[in-house]
Amino acid sequence: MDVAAVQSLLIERINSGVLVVDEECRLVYFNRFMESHSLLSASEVIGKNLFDIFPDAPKRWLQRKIQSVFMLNTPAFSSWEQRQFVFKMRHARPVTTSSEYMAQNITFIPICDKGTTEPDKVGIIVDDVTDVFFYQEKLKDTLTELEHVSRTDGLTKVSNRRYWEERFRVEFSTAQRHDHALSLIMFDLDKFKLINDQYGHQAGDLVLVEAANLVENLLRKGDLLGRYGGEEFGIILPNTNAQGAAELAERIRRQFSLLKMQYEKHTISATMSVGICECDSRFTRFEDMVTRADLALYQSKREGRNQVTIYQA
Ligand SMILES: Nc1nc2c(ncn2[C@@H]2O[C@H](COP(=O)(O)OP(=O)(O)OP(=O)(O)O)[C@@H](O)[C@H]2O)c(=O)[nH]1
Repeated sequence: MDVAAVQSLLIERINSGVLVVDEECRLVYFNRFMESHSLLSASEVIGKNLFDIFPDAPKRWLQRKIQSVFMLNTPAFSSWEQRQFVFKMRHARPVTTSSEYMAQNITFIPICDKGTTEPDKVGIIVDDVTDVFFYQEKLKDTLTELEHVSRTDGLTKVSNRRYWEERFRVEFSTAQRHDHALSLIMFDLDKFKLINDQYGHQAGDLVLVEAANLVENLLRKGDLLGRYGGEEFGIILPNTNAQGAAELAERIRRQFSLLKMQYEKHTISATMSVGICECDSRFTRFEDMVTRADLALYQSKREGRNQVTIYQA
C-alpha cells in the first residue's frame, strides 16, 4: 500500500469529521465520521453546496471564515466555547448534557493543488469535544453550588455571617461615598435558651428557621438578612433611614410575636428584641453600625424584651 493510500484510509477512518470544500463552498470530500454523525452519505452530498447540506450552520460567519482561509492562505480555528457547534449533528457519547448536539472544535486548513501556492480548497476538521463541554458544564454547576453553599447558613438558609459582612462592607462604603441612607437592624430571639431547654434543641432550630422565613418574606429586594451568630440576625437596609427601618422592624417584631410554631405536639411562640442603627457620616467602618445596633438591642432586652430600640448617639 503506498503512502497516499494509507493517508486516505486513515482520513476516512479517523474519529474526527473531515470535509473539503472548493471556492464555491461545494463539498468535494466527506469522510465516514461525517457520514455517520450527519446521517448523510458522501455520495448524496459531494458536489452540493455546504449550506444546502447544513442549513442550520451559521452561514455568514462560516462563509467569512472559509473566505479568510482562502485569502490569507493560513489555517483558522473555532472553539466550542465561542460557538458550541457549527454542524448540527447529534453526539454519540454516553453522557447526559444539556445539549443533544455534538460540541465541536473546528479547524480550517487551506489546501493547495500540487505545484501551486494559492489554495483552491479548504479542509475542515471537526473534533467532537462533547466530553469537554459536559465536564465544563458540570464544573460550572458545581462551582455555582459551592459558591451558594459557602454563602449560606446551613440551618436557616439565609446568608451566613461571612458573606453578610462582605456585603455589608460594600453597602457601607457605597452609602458613605454617595451619601446614601443605610440602616441596620439587629435582632435576637428572647429567652431562646428556655425554648431549647423546654422543647429540645430541634424545636429551637425550628424556631430559628421560622423566624428567618418570616423576616425574609417581609424584606424588599436589595435588603439582606444574615445569621450573625446563634439566635442573632442582622438585616442590611440600603437606602433606608432609621424611621423606615423602625417601621419594618416593628412589623417583623409584631408578626413574629403572633406566630404559632408547631413542633411535634407543642405550639411554640417566641419574641425578639430589636436594635436599629442608621449610618452616620462619622462612622468609618460597618462594624461601627453593628456595635451601635447591638447597644440598642441590649437596651430592648433590658427594658423588657419584645421591643424595638433605635440607637441614639
Ligand atoms: N436550637 C439551637 N439553639 C441555638 C443555636 N445557636 C445558639 N443556640 C442557643 O441559643 C441560646 C442563647 O441563649 P442566651 O444567649 O442565654 O440568650 P437567651 O436565652 O435568648 O436570652 P436573652 O437573649 O437574654 O433573651 C443558647 O442556649 C444557645 O445554645 C442553634 O443553631 N440552634
